[in-house]
Amino acid sequence: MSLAAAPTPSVRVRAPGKVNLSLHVGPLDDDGYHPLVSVFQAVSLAEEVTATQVGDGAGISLTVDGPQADRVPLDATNLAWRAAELLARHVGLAPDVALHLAKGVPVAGGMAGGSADAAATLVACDALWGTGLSRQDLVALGGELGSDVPFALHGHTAVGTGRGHLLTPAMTRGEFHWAFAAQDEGLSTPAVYGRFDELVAAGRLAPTAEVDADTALMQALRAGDPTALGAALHNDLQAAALDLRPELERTLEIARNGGALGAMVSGSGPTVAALARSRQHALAIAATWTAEDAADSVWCTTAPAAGARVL
Ligand SMILES: C[C@](O)(CO)[C@H](O)COP(=O)(O)OP(=O)(O)OC[C@H]1O[C@@H](n2ccc(N)nc2=O)[C@H](O)[C@@H]1O
Ligand SMILES: Nc1ncnc2c1ncn2[C@@H]1O[C@H](COP(=O)(O)OP(=O)(O)OP(=O)(O)O)[C@@H](O)[C@H]1O
Repeated sequence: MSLAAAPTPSVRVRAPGKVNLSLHVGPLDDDGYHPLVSVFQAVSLAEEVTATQVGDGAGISLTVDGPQADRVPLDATNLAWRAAELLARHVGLAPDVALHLAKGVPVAGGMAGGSADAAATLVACDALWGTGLSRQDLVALGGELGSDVPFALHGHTAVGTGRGHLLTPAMTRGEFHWAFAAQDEGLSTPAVYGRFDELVAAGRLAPTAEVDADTALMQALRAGDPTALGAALHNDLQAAALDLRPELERTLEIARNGGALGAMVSGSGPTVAALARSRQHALAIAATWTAEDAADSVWCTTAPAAGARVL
């Protein structure tokens, strides 16, 4: 009689990328971060992380696939690797796990793909290792890894304050359609915040996170009104991203000429986000970007989407 080998335990988790519907940035704090008031929305472009059990002492290993996998580090600097290490240290376990990332969010595009990997890894390793931590514990660990990680755990739509890591859920109705124009050459988040500081110092920009922001935007979300939402989109980092990449003006212009309800740089860029009337409209905007050679890749998706969850 032959016995079938028991399957190796593994857990697969999906976590979403995001778009900042509004991003108000305050003046640089002594801790090196800017206070934010931001409305985050999770999109259906997502990362999937599979965590597979390995033998004691094997350590962490990492593989990646997806259209931009060659741009992702495979060592201990990867946010997924750091998430597994942090969780293991927190619960007093050895960090033994094989991680596989299937990347569905543009890399270094201001859509928090690395943060989604970190969030998914926390949830996957937590389940694999049976740590018994609460979701709140994972959110706190996520905040140590990066300001965007708590939102990738949370998903849906939420207002972020502090570094962007303190979240309050926002009420929304319906589904929104987005088109994204991504560039092969990413922008570094610290570099964009740095240029924001230079523009503020030169008197060309005013920090706005003190503002009690976004009444019109919150109303548009509650009403499920894409036209009103498009008119209320706002990104304080856009001027800095455009200063570093002036050619993105054209990408924005093409979306506006194509009838986008709103168009802006996504987060720290260089991805440009366009809010569309429908899925067909999003596809048409994306097709125009491609035809006009205004993007290296185009991505269409709906929002909001759920936070990190086991599949
Ligand atoms: C641009 C956004 O994506 C908008 O949601 C985020 O603010 C960036 O979040 P993130 O990539 O998770 O950034 P972190 O890893 O926390 O920080 C990277 C760097 O970005 C800058 N940073 C980030 C968040 C923040 N509130 N103020 C900052 O100035 C700091 O220079 C920091 O060293
Ligand atoms: N798991 C990961 N996936 C992608 N990049 C990663 C990862 N871990 C570390 N990195 C490094 O981080 C950089 C930014 O990656 P990411 O795709 O998260 O950018 P982003 O979407 O602009 O982030 P954010 O919107 O949170 O500022 C990459 O260029 C890469 O060098």
